[in-house]
Amino acid sequence: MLSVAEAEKIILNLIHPFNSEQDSELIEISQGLQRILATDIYSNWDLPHWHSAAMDGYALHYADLVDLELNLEACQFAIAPTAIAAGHNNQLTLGNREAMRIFTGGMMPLGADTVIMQEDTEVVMTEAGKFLKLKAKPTQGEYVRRQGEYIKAGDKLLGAGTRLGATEIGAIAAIGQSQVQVLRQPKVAIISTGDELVSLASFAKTAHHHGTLASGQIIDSNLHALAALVTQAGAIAIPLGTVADDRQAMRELFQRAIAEADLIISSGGVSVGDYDHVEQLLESLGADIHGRSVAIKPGKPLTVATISKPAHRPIICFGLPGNPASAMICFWRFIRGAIAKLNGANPREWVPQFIQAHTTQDLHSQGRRETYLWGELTYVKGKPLFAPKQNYSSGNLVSITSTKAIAVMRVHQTYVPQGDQVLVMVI
Ligand SMILES: Nc1nc2c(c(=O)[nH]1)N[C@H]1C(S)=C(S)[C@@H](COP(=O)(O)OP(=O)(O)OC[C@H]3O[C@@H](n4cnc5c(N)ncnc54)[C@H](O)[C@@H]3O)O[C@H]1N2
Ligand code: MOO
Ligand SMILES: [Mg+2]
Repeated sequence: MLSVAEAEKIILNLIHPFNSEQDSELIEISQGLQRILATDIYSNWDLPHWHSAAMDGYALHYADLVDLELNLEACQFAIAPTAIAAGHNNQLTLGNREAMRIFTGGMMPLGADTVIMQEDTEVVMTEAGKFLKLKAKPTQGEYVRRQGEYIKAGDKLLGAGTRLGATEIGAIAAIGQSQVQVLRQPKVAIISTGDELVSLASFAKTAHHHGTLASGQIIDSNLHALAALVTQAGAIAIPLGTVADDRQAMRELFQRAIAEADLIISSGGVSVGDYDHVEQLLESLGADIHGRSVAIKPGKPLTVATISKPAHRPIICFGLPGNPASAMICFWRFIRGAIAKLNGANPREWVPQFIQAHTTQDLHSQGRRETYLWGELTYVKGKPLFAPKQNYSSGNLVSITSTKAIAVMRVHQTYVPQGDQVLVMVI
């Protein structure tokens, strides 16, 4: 049996990430959310494009103040006749001892280097005309966003491997790019195995007869949960459906998966029962088996295999246990990172995110396998608190709903008292 750390290492070593030559596509940035950049992106121009005001106020030349020895009483600036609003009156020039009305985002006039916000000024009327008095001393360069302060033309804006979120998409738009070269999304086939399973689609068709299942049957829920997890991981889910514990039928569905997908996730049929055929089936399809079980609870019978395919990187197969919580824990612990690596994401996405949190209740484990206990994460005065759920049965697909965090108890760690810190995997 592999340790969790060994399994993670083996899995990540099996993954050969997509590359920009073979596996990328050009898309509109409006379609770019969660996609991964195939190439570095360089800025087409300086940002800000030009010196601009960061406040509504007056643009002035700091040296004029210095000439007056920064004596605010003595400082009276003539007010230039033109005001500068964002997008208007660009490239004006400031006269000597002049202040020019300017609004946030307006282009600084030539000769000005400082903006004083209007709250710190007073317009005084004298016989000689209107003047501006300063009520506070500005510092040189204050409230000016300098040209190129954010990025200079030709500098790298974002690196290959970056996953695009709202902020990245905004920055790409700001440099005038409407399209981006991203890596394609991995195609992930999902198969559910089990004689007891009824697909939700076929149940929905017949439900009007009785509205119940036949004795011994359950709905294939893993197909739907796994498809959602795959989609959430940024991949394309191909839910191939439900198949009985029948070698020939399973073989046909796995062959379809091999033809269509980069990665295959099956659930069920990986333990030691008479109807657990997945491992044997994979072997009969020429797969190399890299792991048959992992010291993780729940999730122990996780099977990891690869199948080679001509002119294609090997297909990675995960045979997940059928128990719904086991399947989900295995997904979060191993598969999400594997998909991220395959997709070309940054290495920090290849492994789950862990934090330390104080547990609100005692935690127990048998200590034989690394044990994953699901719960909720809250913050009290900035301190993370882990609140465990009550029932950790690996079949309990109800108690695992709304899970955002999973406490991890190491092998041999059998007890964490309430209030102590525990490692928590954040999902
Ligand atoms: N003698 C032993 N028995 C078992 C062992 C063991 O070490 N020795 N391991 C147990 C552990 S741990 C797990 S986990 C399960 C894994 O079983 P399988 O992967 O073979 O899965 P199945 O037997 O097909 O199903 C288990 C359970 O999950 C339900 N299931 C299956 N598929 C779905 C689905 N798509 N949607 C919802 N529920 C599903 C199925 O009905 C079973 O109740 O083996 C233990 N046994
Ligand atoms: O590994 Mo099983 O998932 O303990 O129930
Ligand atoms: Mg079984």
